[in-house]
Amino acid sequence: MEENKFKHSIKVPTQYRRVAAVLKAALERKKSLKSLIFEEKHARLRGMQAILKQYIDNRGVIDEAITQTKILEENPRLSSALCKILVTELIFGRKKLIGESKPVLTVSQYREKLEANLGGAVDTKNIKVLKPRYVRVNTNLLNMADVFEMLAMEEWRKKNVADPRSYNDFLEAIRELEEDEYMVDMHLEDLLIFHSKQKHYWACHPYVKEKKLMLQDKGTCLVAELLNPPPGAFVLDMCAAPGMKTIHVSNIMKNKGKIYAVEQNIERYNLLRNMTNLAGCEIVDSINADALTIDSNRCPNVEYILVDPSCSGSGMQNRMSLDPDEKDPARLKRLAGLQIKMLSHALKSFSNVKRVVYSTCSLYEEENEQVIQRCLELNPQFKLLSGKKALRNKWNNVGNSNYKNIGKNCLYTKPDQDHADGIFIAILEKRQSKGNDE
Ligand SMILES: C[S@@+](CC[C@H](N)C(=O)[O-])C[C@H]1O[C@@H](n2cnc3c(N)ncnc32)[C@H](O)[C@@H]1O
Repeated sequence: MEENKFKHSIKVPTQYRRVAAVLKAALERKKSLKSLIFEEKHARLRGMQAILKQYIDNRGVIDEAITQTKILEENPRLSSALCKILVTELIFGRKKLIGESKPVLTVSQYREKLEANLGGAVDTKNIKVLKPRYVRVNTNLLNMADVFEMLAMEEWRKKNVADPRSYNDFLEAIRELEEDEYMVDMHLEDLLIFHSKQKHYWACHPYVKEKKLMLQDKGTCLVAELLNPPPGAFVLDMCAAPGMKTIHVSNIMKNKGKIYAVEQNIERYNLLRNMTNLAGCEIVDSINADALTIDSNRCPNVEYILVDPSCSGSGMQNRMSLDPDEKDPARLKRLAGLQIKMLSHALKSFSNVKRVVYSTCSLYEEENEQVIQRCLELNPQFKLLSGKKALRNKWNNVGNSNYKNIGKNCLYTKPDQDHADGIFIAILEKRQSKGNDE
């Protein structure tokens, strides 16, 4: 009795208690995980986010291991949310628990059973391969030779993936990347790939702060690459802030020509101006306006257009959501309506336009294939180009084949397969006909 009392009096560390409370509230659907974390004033917020993210990424196997080991059944006083957090930290996080409180001791006692249960899962595809750290070189400020020299000085080992190789071989090489190695991407010669454990290192790197290197995921880099405007071209970026793709487009154009970069939101517009200035873009004309009001009077000679509108963000891997597949149909309908308006405006309003690239960071067909289908119905003077062909057929994920002549021509990066955020890309080109010539 005395001993029990003593053990109970040791408090569970605040961090575990707070993070378990957040998870409990989110699971009970009191609020979204994101807003709960936002409200949290606890100093160790970063650690809290890390545990929650690990739980979200491995939720299926963690919940299953807790059920299989009967830890909750055999310890009815242990709260389910706290158990989930402690198991996550013990198996996926720091691999040790702080203190000697009763819940900590209980979960620690089950370590072997949990590991045995999760052991099988570790070797299967149940546990997500962590996304690597993609680092893109801003060639406005730095050339590739200087980057390779800097990396050699920092003692990074370059892993050479001999060409030609299949895309699947390349993905395999990413999975096998060592912590001190890096690779050059097979589709983008200015994109470097590092082990996922190097995220913090690169987030703090002075070259990243100086915008010489951009922390930019693979899928979003493909967008500018597929628009591919030549130096000297006139480009319109309709939804530009914070400016990651604007900067990439200026790199592709070798900082020659013109990019009209439009952003509606004033704070984001200021961010866009700041980012593009720091990134050495000399050809960007930033415009604070609703892109739907922009025409060829304000932006003459536009030949290439990038349409990257606001979307649900369902493809983003760092989203803090317990239910990434949960759809909000009303929100999707509203977003899709705006996306169709935006893309249709791009297709209709600029007489010199040759190519338009539409992209979202969503995996929902409502914002992707369906938007393209509707816009092509409304604008038959445009056709879709095959994104896969543009990548020399070295690609796997395309759109849904139920959308005839549309799905197969669109590209997806899928988080579990391409080791990148989920991105959708469609390339539209104006048909060559006398009636379309200006
Ligand atoms: C997905 S973000 C763009 C990301 C950006 N292309 C990049 O790569 O950094 C969409 C942006 O479009 C802006 N936006 C939404 N509707 C707009 C409109 N009607 N006109 C101009 N900008 C708009 C949003 O404020 C947001 O900053």
